Amino acid sequence: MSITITNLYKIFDKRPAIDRVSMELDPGIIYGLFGRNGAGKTTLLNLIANRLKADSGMMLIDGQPLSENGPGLARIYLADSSWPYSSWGRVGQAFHTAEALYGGFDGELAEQMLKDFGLSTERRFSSLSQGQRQEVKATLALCLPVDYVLFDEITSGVDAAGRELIYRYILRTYEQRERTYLLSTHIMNEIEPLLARAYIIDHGSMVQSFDLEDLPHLGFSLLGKPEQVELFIKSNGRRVLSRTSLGQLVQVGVSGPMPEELPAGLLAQPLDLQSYFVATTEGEQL
Ligand SMILES: Nc1ncnc2c1ncn2[C@@H]1O[C@H](COP(=O)(O)OP(=O)(O)OP(=O)(O)O)[C@@H](O)[C@H]1O
Repeated sequence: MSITITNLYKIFDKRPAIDRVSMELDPGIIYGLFGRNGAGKTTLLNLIANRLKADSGMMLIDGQPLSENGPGLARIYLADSSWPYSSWGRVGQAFHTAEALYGGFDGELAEQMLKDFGLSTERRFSSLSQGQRQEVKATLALCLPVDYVLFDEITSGVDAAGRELIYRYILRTYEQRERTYLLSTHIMNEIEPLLARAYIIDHGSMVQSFDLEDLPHLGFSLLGKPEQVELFIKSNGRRVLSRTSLGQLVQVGVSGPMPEELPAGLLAQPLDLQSYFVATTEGEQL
């Protein structure tokens, strides 16, 4: 059970929003999808969920073409800024519609989640705040029996306690059934502990994909006097990912694994996902 994407291409106004992207979504993996504003994340998620049509490229689900494949598409659910149900209807009515469309809606879990969010099925969607709407969308998505759950900025506008609940329920539903999650968010540090693998998209191209457990081997942060830092980088053949001046010192994101020993005066620290992302997508050379 996997989704295989090959050379996916989508143009808006003569500019590629998705530029020959290839990626694999394997079963039972929680993926993060990251990129700067306008990088192409929403477009990519909409292509996978068949809400947009690609100009070229191939998407297969279990070896079968994905577009116009009703049973295949019914296994994918994208929760994003849209609400495909009645805005005037009650939350419970949306759940019934989703049950009719996808089957197997976990009503018990939905009740529990709504209770934790301080909401109920009786609330009209239109009466909810922006954050509450996102909480309802996350609830609906996590309670469906689909094999692929795609989240596009689902925690946008949700308060810290609500975001914690969403992360907790992603993990809980994952423990109950190891399906595939593709989570796109700008709040990288919060989502990092959930992820097994990250995809980074930049200007429509998939520029990096790595397992989170490999992050410590990809880069680290080095602090010291500029000449000492430069000497280390040159003599070790490292690449500079980013550079920040801190008065007389410089903090440099450096490629490759963190050395076990460093010359006196240099301080190395691991990069977390967000720091690595910023270093590799905003980097300037020394
Ligand atoms: N309907 C559209 N018409 C024209 N251009 C579009 C359309 N949708 C997206 N784009 C363009 O495609 C590119 C990718 O947009 P997309 O919304 O996928 O980015 P994103 O990574 O989701 O950004 P953000 O993090 O800001 O939500 C951008 O340059 C955007 O301006």
